[in-house]
Amino acid sequence: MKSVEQHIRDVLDLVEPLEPIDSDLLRAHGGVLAEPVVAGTALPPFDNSSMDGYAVAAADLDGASAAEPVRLPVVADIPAGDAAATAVRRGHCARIMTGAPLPRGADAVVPVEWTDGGLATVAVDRPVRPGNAIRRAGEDVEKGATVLERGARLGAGELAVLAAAGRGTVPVRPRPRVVVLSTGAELVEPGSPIGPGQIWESNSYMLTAAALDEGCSAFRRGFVGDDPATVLETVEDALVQADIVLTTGGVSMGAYDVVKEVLSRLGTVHFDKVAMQPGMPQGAGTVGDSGAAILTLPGNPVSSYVSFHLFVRPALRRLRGLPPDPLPTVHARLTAPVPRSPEGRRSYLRAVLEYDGSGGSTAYTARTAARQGSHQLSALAETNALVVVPEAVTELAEGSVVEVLQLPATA
Ligand SMILES: Nc1nc2c(c(=O)[nH]1)N[C@H]1C(S)=C(S)[C@@H](COP(=O)(O)OP(=O)(O)OC[C@H]3O[C@@H](n4cnc5c(N)ncnc54)[C@H](O)[C@@H]3O)O[C@H]1N2
Ligand code: MOO
Repeated sequence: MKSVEQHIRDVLDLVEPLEPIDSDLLRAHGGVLAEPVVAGTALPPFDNSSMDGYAVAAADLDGASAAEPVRLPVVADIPAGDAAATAVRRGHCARIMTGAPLPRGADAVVPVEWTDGGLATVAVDRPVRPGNAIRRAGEDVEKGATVLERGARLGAGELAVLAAAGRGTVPVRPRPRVVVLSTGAELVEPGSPIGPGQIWESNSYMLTAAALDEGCSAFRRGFVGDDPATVLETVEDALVQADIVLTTGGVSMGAYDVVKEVLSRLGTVHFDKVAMQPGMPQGAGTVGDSGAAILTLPGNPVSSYVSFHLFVRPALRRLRGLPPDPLPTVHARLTAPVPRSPEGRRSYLRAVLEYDGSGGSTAYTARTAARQGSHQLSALAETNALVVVPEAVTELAEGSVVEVLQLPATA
C-alpha cells in the first residue's frame, strides 16, 4: 500500500499556485499577496498632532504654572486636513486638532486639558517638553520600507496597512475554485424523504464547507447516481469552472464504482490504496484541457472528511500560494485506551483535544470519540482533532502520549 506521505506528495505534484490578479482591497480579502508591497510615501506623511490642543514653541511655556499661567495669542486654527502652510512665531500659538499638520515654528502640542481653552488668547498652566504630542513623519513606516511580504494572507490588519499606504489594488492569488461532486445511487437530498435503501447525502455539504473554510470559492455541484455517462458529463461540466474537482464515492472495489470506471479512461487519474484508516481508497490526477486537478475521495463520510484534511487541504494551500503545511500537531495524553488499530495502516481517530494546565508531561489531553467507524459521522460535530496511531501500533494504553492533528476552526 502507498504511504500517506507519498500520496500527499503525489497530490501536491498536481497543483501550482494560481496566477495572481490585481484586485481591489475588499476583493483581495482572504487572498495571498503575490508580490511584496513597498510604501511609496512615509507614514505618517507629515508631522502632525496626536491631541486636540495648541501648537506652541515649548520654550515659550518655561515657568508656566497654575498660579502663573502663560498667555499666548492664538493666531490660527488648524483642523485635520488643513492644507495651508501655517506658521507660528515665537510668543504665539495655533489651535490644532488631532491629525492636523504641525505648523512651522511649533515644536510641541499642549493638550487642551492643560489650558483654559481660549480662542483668541489661551492660558497654559504648565510647561511642555519639546516634541510633546507630535507624531513624526515616517515614525510608523519609512518611505521605501516593505509593509507586507509576498505570501502575506490579507486579513483585516493587512488590508488596513495597504489602505493606509495608499494602495487601491494589489496582486493576489485568487481563491481556488473548488467543485464538489458526490456519487451514489442511494443518495437523497437532505430535506426530502428517504425510501428503502436510501440515505441523505452529506459529503458534498461537508467538503464544500471545508473548502470555504480554507479560503476557496467552493461550489456544491450536488450528487449524481451510478450511471457512467452522467458521471462523465457532470465531471466534464465541473472542470470548466474548477481549479480542482473533488468527488466522493465510487472508488473502492464494488461492482458499481463509477468514478473509478469513468476516470480510469480519462486524464492521468491513478487509484491507490493508501495505508490509512479511514480513507484507504484514493484517486488523484488531472483531467480535461485545463489540466485541472481531480481528487477522488472515498464515499464513507468520515473517510472523506479525514481525506480532505490530509490531502485536499495542502493542495488548496498550494493553489493559494501558501506553504502546503499539514495540520498543526501537538502531543497529548490519551484519556482512555485505544483497544485496537489495524496493523500496517495509520489510524486517524476523531478526538476532543483539550488544554490541560495541571502541569504534566504534555499540555493537552485527547479523548477519542466512542464511535470510530468510517460511516459514524456523528462524532465529527463534537471533535476538534485527529489522534494519529502509527502503522506499526495496534493498541495504546490510557495515558499514552500520542501525536494529535488539530482540525481547523470554522471561519
Ligand atoms: N471489497 C471491498 N470493499 C470495500 C473496500 C475494499 O477495499 N474492498 N474498501 C472500503 C473502504 S475502506 C471504503 S472507504 C469504502 C469506499 O467506497 P467508495 O469510495 O467506493 O464509496 P461508496 O461505495 O460509494 O460509498 C461508501 C459508503 O459511503 C456512503 N456514501 C457515499 N457517498 C456519500 C455521500 N455523498 N454522503 C453520505 N454518505 C455517502 C455510501 O452510502 C456507502 O455506505 O469502500 C469500502 N468497501
Ligand atoms: O478506508 Mo475506509 O476509508 O475505512 O472507510
